[in-house]
Amino acid sequence: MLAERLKGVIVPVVAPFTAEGKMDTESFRRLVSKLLARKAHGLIINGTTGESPTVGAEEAERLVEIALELRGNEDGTPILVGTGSNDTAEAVRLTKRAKALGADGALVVTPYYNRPSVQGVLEHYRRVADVGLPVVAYHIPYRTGLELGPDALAAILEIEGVVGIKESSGGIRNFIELGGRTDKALLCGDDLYFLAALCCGASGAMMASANVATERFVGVYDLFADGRLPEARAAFNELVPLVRLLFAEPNPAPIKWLLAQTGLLASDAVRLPITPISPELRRQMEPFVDVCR
Ligand SMILES: O=C(O)C1=N[C@H](C(=O)O)C[C@H](O)C1
Repeated sequence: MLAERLKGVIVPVVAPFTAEGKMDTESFRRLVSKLLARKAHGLIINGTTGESPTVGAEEAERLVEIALELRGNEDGTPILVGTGSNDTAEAVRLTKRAKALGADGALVVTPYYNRPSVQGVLEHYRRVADVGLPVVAYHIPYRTGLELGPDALAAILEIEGVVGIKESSGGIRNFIELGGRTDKALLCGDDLYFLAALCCGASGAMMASANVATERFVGVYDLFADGRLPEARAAFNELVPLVRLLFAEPNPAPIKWLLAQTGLLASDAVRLPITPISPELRRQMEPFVDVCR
């Protein structure tokens, strides 16, 4: 059951490009192998961090195939695929494709830009969940332009086939609001709130930062799960300066730069309109390169 495996540190994997902007599957293999070796609890392919707006459907499918091949056996680290769209029919089509490829679940962002009613959003998730691949809904108002209240989020979680929610509305309030209303997975999508969300009932986080220093984020989770909160706090506090820098400019450019410095990615290339990081941010991140090897 995917629902029980949605916990810990789930990493939305970056999509590496060559300096010329082509998909770089060799770097992707290296990165996924390292994330699995460092015991990430799950992977997301084609999330925001995987530059889903500028990665084509065929490119994304190839990355899913590679991740599943590297993961191997069916019960290992869950692999989810970003299949969201603001066109319900397209989200259904992409989710069917992810299911056919053998993914464990779909991460489906709330429809963005067209600002549907709550009724429309619920129908959107019903149609996508009907595909039969477990769905994690993704609430990220600052990107989508659609802020849903706790009642609407709870209603999404009631849909059969929706197994959890990735909550990124900039705080822990919705974890508190939803905690007593659902037993489905609540996952934090705001890296800075990782530990706070765990304390408020989240079962884990889907966080871009864990593309680097993966074992340290996993370490925070393990300490928390062991009931060693003061040590978890100390370990997380050490990561906070890094997390801040990773989001100081548009994600995933800072992460790609760090991964390229460690040699894991051949290039820090991003696709427009995302741009490479500034010289000033490079200077600030330089001290973290060794931490991220
Ligand atoms: O790709 C993701 O999934 C994430 N995207 C967020 C964003 O870029 O806004 C950040 C979060 O860590 C995970």
